[in-house]
Amino acid sequence: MSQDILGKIKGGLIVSCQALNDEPLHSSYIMSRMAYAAMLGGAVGIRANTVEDITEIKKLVDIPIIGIIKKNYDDSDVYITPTMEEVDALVDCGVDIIAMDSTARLRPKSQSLEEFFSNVRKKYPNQLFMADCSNYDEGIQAAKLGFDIIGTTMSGYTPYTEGTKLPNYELMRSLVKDCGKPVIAEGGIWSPQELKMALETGVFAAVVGTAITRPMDITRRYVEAINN
Ligand SMILES: CC(=O)N[C@H](C=O)[C@@H](O)[C@H](O)[C@H](O)COP(=O)(O)O
Repeated sequence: MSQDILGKIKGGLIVSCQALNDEPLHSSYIMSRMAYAAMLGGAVGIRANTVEDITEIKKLVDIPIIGIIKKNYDDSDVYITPTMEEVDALVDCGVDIIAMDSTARLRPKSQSLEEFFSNVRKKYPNQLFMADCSNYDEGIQAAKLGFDIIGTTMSGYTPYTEGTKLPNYELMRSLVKDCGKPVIAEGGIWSPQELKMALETGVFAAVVGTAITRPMDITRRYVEAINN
């Protein structure tokens, strides 16, 4: 089963379809149509946020879904699937892969990733989990903890990686070489050429989000090109 899911996404493009409540396209209906368009365009998987969006997306697409729940807690900077509550909700709605922040930062209630993930794995031994990491050490650590997939998602988004040039090909390359798990490239891939370069590092698959599904940011890039 897990191997089937991995087989379906191998070597392909996963499209992230997300719009938070402060974004213009915030709507489960719109995200489901985005996902449908991505599937028709040839995406092998979808990455999506919230049970509501995932439920709508599942009505229209039959390719693997990487599910997350972004939630802010007062006592932690971790916001991608931070606690068991979000993991439970994602398992209940049925996603192929659950992704979660796997940085060195403490989760809510001062929980370490190690402590948290050992509980998660005990509770859900057969679920595929993806580790959203920001640097090499976190990727290696997540692989040791038993994550099934290692992602470069958080590179540039932790205080200690801020300013990193994206896409972070070097991180992709080094994790592919050393972590022993399938690596998913994610973060800052804007062009088809960059996607190709990411896959050439040896990663298992790659996620593109903003460049495909956030028209406000896409428009801004065009406008900046003529205003500078
Ligand atoms: C750092 C963080 O919270 N990243 C989020 C993770 O789910 C999304 O906002 C990104 O859109 C996604 O990772 C895809 O990356 P990009 O949009 O750069 O192609």
